[in-house]
Amino acid sequence: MDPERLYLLGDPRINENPGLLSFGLILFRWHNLQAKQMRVTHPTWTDEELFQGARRWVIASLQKIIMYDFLPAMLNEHNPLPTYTRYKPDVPPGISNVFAAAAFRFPHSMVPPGMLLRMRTKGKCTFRSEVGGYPALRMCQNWWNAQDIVQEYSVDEIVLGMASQIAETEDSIIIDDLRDFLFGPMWFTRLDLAAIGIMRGRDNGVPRYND
Ligand code: HEM
Repeated sequence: MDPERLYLLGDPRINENPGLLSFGLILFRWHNLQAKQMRVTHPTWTDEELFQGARRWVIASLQKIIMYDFLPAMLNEHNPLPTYTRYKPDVPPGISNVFAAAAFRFPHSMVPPGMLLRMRTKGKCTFRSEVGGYPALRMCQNWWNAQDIVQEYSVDEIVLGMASQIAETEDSIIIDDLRDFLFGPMWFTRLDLAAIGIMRGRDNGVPRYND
């Protein structure tokens, strides 16, 4: 694969699928917008100070989305998050090995097999009906093709499409695209994300479900 095709955005995995890349690009643009505004409000700041200042806003924005948008939607009303009271400097911010190695991967079961692409047609609510032979963008056809897809269909269509569809249920079922078809024809072999997850749990000494 020609590395010139790939975006350089914080983490190499950003190029893995068009939804992830689109979201990464939005955060990248949000960072640059913050930096631009801070240059006006803080004319004496160096490039590094502007970078760090904007970076803090991006981190805060992402934390806000996860904590106050994603998590409340995930947890039902019987399990609300405790109300924020104040910053507690004595609470260690680390996470447990079980959380890092296993629990944090739970959204693997929520990944859908395809993404809708919602078009920006004035006054009409339209979706692309033919994307490479499919009514939506099939995940297994597009691993590591993210840059080409984003250029062809635009960040807007991808993000609007993702906002129009629901996630898979959070359960023990993982779509074929993440099992038999990971990561498609260009990969040296096929991976099964569910199997890797179990294996990684063993690597990390995560206790068994019934222990
Ligand atoms: C198309 C969607 C996704 C694909 C193809 C994918 C693929 C992978 C792969 C191949 C790994 C490495 C497994 C290993 O070697 O142990 C991994 C790890 C992981 N994934 Fe995903 N994943 C996807 C979506 C997600 C989502 C939506 C989340 C959470 C919001 C997530 C959270 C994680 C975490 C926390 C790890 C462990 C990372 C680490 O320990 O460094 N993944 N994923």
